[in-house]
Amino acid sequence: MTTALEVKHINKKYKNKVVLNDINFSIQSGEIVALIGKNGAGKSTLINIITKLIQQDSGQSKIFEKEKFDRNLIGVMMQENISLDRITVKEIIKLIRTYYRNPMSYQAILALSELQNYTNHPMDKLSGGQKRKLQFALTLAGNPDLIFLDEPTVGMDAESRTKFWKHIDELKKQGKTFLITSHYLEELEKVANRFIFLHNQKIIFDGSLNEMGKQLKKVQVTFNSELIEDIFNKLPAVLRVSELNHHYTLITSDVNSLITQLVPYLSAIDNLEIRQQNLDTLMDSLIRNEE
Ligand SMILES: Nc1ncnc2c1ncn2[C@@H]1O[C@H](COP(=O)(O)OP(=O)(O)OP(=O)(O)O)[C@@H](O)[C@H]1O
Repeated sequence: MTTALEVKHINKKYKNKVVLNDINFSIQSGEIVALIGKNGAGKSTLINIITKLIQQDSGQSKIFEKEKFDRNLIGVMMQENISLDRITVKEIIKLIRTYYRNPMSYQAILALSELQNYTNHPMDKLSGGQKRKLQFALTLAGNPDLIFLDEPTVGMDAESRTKFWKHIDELKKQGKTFLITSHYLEELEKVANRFIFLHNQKIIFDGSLNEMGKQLKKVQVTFNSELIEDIFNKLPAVLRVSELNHHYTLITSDVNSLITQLVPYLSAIDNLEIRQQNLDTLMDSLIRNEE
């Protein structure tokens, strides 16, 4: 298997503020890796460094083990949409294709970006979701092997998102590699096989969702109840409680004890479920472990 991306000892400061502190990881070809972290964690900065849009202070990254950076191998979908006046979807896709050595076919780009019905639309007249799709189309123009997606589905409706992730899966099956950032964690949970978590300028976790759960050894118990939160906060096996509209989520590392402690309240509890934490609560637990 080829190493699609290798990142070694990357450091970056803006003025005196450290944003990335000794970042190291590699990605094998065919992986879909999610780069996760709170707002301002440094995800876009890291992608911009790897794709040579900005300069790191120290460290290096390599794409497909090549000494020299080759833009033909990568596609980058930035967070911001670009928009030009009076140029149509068809014209911009065809133009951008000409910049690359082995571009993807125009028809394949249209199908993957779901823009078949908008080819004659001026770029600046597209809706927010359509602009995102065009940004994706332009990312694919060079038929890249390693694809960076920064918040790709922002502004897309539910149906468009479903189709978007289906196309990502198809591209993965063709052997493409992805590094994706998104705050839509449920979408990442479905698509990514690995999660790299940036927090306080460092990688605090790198692995699968399962491994994240095992490392934390915590599960969540959810149920509906009219009882007050204080009752559950006082149970010794409870690490954390959250409540929304009488729907409770309790985090515990000792589920057997917690269930025993809930027994006196069972008559006032409905729909009790024990589950692995989702990405959102796992990230929260990881951050708390760091503090
Ligand atoms: N050009 C810049 N000059 C100064 N500070 C910057 C610059 N770009 C980013 N920053 C700061 O660096 C930090 C990391 O920003 P970055 O955009 O990489 O985070 P992010 O993880 O992508 O955030 P988000 O999830 O909100 O997109 C933030 O505190 C941000 O304010």
